[in-house]
Amino acid sequence: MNIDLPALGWNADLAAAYRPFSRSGLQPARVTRVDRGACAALSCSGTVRASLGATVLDRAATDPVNLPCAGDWIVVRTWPDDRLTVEAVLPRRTAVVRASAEAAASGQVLAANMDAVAVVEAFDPEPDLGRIERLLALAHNSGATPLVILTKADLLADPAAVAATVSAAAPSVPVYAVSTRTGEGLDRIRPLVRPGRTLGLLGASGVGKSSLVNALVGASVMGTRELRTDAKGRHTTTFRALVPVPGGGAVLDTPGIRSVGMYEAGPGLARAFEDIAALAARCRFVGCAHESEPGCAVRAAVESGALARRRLASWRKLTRELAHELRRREAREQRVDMYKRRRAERLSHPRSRRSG
Ligand SMILES: Nc1nc2c(ncn2[C@@H]2O[C@H](COP(=O)(O)OP(=O)(O)OP(=O)(O)O)[C@@H](O)[C@H]2O)c(=O)[nH]1
Ligand SMILES: [Zn+2]
Repeated sequence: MNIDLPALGWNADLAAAYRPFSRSGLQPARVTRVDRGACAALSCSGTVRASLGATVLDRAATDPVNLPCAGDWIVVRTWPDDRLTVEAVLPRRTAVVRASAEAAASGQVLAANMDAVAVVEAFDPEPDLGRIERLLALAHNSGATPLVILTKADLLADPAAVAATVSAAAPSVPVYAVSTRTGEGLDRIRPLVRPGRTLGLLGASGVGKSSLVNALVGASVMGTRELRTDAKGRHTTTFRALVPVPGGGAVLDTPGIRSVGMYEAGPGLARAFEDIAALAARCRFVGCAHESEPGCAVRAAVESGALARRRLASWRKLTRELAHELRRREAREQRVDMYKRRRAERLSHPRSRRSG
């Protein structure tokens, strides 16, 4: 199988970043899936499977964000015994990063190098606006263009009314209504997946992301819930996160995410809550927390009904969560620094050898 790398997103910037690696035995590839410390990737000769090389492991030990993830462009080395290793991860253009579920206060990259990131939520059961806002903040931070896709439109008599409510929680972000059952709305999503372009999907389990991937790819490449769950109810792992689309482009699914904690201090929160940010500019005090300060334009907007109380509560929750995460991260970085300093001291002042 021959893979057209430019159709998958390979471009001049990546070629420039790859130049130092340009020699025999090495080749570029795009990661389709990561599991148990190995990457499945597409190179021009087809699907390859590579374990992580020493340099990549080293960099990941300093910061897990450096681990390869789906959507990454990597440098793959073929060894004389035909083993393959990942030698480097090329710089990411965009990335969705969440706070890792572990206690280590580190980040985890869910997907990389997307052009657009869709926050996917189903019309039925009722869309969770807080979840949409949280995921939109991450999508804004990723550097890719955010959008919202509402799935299972076939289950509602009046999806437009619900879509309007969602739009209010997603200022300046386009909201699309689709159904993979009827095909409704899919034609408006398709242009986002074209040669060289990658559409990322971000959403809770069961909202219909796999069904959407299959609809966009035009084949059942992705086991949907029914297909992926075996007789004992376990999720089977015949799964690729990055799926190339015939005709060019790719869709990148992020399966089975349970919690998505805020991690980056980027512009995401302010963009996802640009209505609150605009009101805040009119508060009497700079740095107003919109709690009990006099002359607070945000609280005034809530009182007048111009701003949903729920939305202010959601902003507060995410703001506190991010502040907490940043404090945790700072503490972790201090620990790492102290460890490095002590190690350097030990190396430069080795204990004097005991005599006798
Ligand atoms: N009625 C209706 N059901 C849908 C639609 N799309 C998906 N579903 C159903 O919703 C369920 C979940 O779909 P999946 O595509 O597996 O959801 P997912 O988001 O990939 O879930 P995870 O892989 O667990 O993250 C399945 O039972 C689908 O058949 C739709 O457009 N209409
Ligand atoms: Zn205020």
